[in-house]
Amino acid sequence: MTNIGRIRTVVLGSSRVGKSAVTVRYLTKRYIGEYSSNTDLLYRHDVTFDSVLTEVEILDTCKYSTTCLYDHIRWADAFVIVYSVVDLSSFNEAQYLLDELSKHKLPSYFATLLLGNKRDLDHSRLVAVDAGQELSLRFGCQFYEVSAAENFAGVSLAFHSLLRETRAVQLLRGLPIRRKLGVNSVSKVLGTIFGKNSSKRDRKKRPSLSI
Ligand SMILES: Nc1nc2c(ncn2[C@@H]2O[C@H](COP(=O)(O)OP(=O)(O)OP(=O)(O)O)[C@@H](O)[C@H]2O)c(=O)[nH]1
Repeated sequence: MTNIGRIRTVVLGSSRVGKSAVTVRYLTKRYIGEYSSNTDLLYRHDVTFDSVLTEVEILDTCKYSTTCLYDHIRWADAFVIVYSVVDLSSFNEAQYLLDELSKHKLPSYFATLLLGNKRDLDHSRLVAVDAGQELSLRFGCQFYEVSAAENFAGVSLAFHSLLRETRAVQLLRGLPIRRKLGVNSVSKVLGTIFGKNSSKRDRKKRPSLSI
């Protein structure tokens, strides 16, 4: 089995949306109703998916500021933005966070997952599924609605999907960057292929090349 390294993930969102609940659900398969933590918590665990072993670090944040967000952007490979489907202001906060993150996507790229939590409270829902989908389309991120309280499968699927995208990005980064060829470079390449000083007669024999 190949160990390809580490994926660092930051979980962000408004207060009480279930950031700890989804993180712990993913890591332990368990739902723990109440968490009393006033600090950010860093979890480490190894994940094997698609036969690849990866060390995953997940930072469960309890609060954030713009300064912290910049630190997170420097540190992270991936972000999970959580909102609660029964809390409209948390959805607006998610939108704000996605907007802030999008300003920093270049030159660094990080995968992002928008996670609508507490879908078990459908009777009190204030954020439609469509609204979440539209937001994710606008920012080009992944989107899932889950219930940390009700089941493990949805949360697990969402995290794995994010980790897969992150790993794909890391693999692509490892490849040599393809340089874009300008017109001059193209003619140089053609010159190298066909020889600069060949005669007109030779040139007639050359196969045509379309780019
Ligand atoms: N019904 C329901 N309640 C949930 C769900 N996930 C979390 N909760 C509850 O929501 C409350 C907040 O959950 P936390 O996981 O502590 O939320 P948090 O975003 O980490 O909170 P802070 O760190 O204080 O910002 C707790 O009472 C949880 O039991 C869910 O999927 N459904």
